[in-house]
Amino acid sequence: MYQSGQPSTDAVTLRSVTKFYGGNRARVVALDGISVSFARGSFTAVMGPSGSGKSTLLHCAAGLDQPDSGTVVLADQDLGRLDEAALTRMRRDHIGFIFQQFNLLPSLDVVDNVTLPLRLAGKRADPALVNRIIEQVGLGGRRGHRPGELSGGQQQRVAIARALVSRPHVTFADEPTGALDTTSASEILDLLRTAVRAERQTIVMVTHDPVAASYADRVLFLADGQFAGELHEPTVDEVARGLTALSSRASRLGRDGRNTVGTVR
Ligand SMILES: Nc1ncnc2c1ncn2[C@@H]1O[C@H](COP(=O)(O)OP(=O)(O)OP(=O)(O)O)[C@@H](O)[C@H]1O
Repeated sequence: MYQSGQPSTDAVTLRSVTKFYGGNRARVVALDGISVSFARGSFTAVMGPSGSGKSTLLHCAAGLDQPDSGTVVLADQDLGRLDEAALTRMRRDHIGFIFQQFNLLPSLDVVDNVTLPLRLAGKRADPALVNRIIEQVGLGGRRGHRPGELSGGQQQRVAIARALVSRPHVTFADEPTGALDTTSASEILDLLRTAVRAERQTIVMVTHDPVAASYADRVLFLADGQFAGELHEPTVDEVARGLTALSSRASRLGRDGRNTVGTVR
């Protein structure tokens, strides 16, 4: 147990987190001593050039991957101190996941896909809550449909309902709109924003898309595995400019250079 006294106002905190891949001769520094917090009830987009460490950050923050040094505190627990069984329980009970490819079980209908994590945790799904969440994501008339009978946007709605039904401490979304058309994507982003504003959910979303990022309260930029600036309540243009600045520095400096720029404006 992480000894913090009062419960933290942050849902997740990374302190000096470092993650390497490969051996000595081909060592890649995916995260380079990054320290960042995600406040409860906030919607954060994580952006940066390809290879900047976004997915690695998400995986370390969600306990899917172990940092080589530093700490990750989630739900007031230091993930590095949990054994594999406790980590599995933490992911199952306190963390929601939304992936680009939905990751639904094709043989289960909407209700069974949504309630699967609760049932795996040995908990009874509250039918009123399940119904409310399925209505909220706009699938009230599709409860008995299987994923193959739903559009991509509808499948992602099922995945959102599945993530939110256990009232997670934090939900991590990895390119949640990457496989969707523009209209479906904006509906999904509206749903995520509503979950944060109306239900005080906490969402951390990796995206390459400045439009998607503009739905967030805060955009966090990474470059070379380091914090490279942030924007609050950003417009699409501000996000696009920040991303372009980082990407052009990255290509100017080349693979071996650093491209950390401080605050992106
Ligand atoms: N399993 C792995 N083995 C070796 N190197 C890895 C592994 N996973 C990631 N890396 C390297 O770590 C760095 C960060 O990767 P990561 O996937 O976190 O970046 P990203 O910002 O999410 O990239 P993208 O936007 O292209 O998905 C990259 O240089 C990548 O090649």
